[in-house]
Amino acid sequence: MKFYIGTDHAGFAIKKDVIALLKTHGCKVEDLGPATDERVDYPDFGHKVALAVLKDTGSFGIVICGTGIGISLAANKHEGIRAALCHDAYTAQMARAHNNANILAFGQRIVGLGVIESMLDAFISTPFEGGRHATRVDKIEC
Ligand SMILES: O=C[C@H](O)[C@H](O)[C@H](O)COP(=O)(O)O
Repeated sequence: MKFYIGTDHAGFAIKKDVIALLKTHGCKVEDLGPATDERVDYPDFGHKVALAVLKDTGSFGIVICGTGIGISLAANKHEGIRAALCHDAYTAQMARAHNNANILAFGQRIVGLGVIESMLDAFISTPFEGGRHATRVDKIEC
């Protein structure tokens, strides 16, 4: 799997650990910034990741800010992006199984590395179930 990752300053510190975890799963990772923990605006990086995922068919994204809220809101402005704000392994699993999420979002100020690891495991290993869920996912776009 290929992942694009972006954060704001409030998601920056955990990014290196997330990249390392993704690599242990054999995933390719492209870091879309920022390069330092200097204060930045989360929409800039939510949009960057969304555009990269849309351009690279079959790829996925990870977006992290303080809560995961703002950066996922920005990513979800793009048609074809389903950024799921997750808080645990179950929400990450369902985000893939039922919602066919192509971006995983979370908050560095909300979840610790253990929970993040379990969310990544779930997100990576869970396929979209399709069927009735595909009908509903299709209805998300308006
Ligand atoms: O949804 C927004 C995010 O949680 C941001 O990371 C947060 O608003 C940043 O706040 P501050 O500029 O106070 O670090």
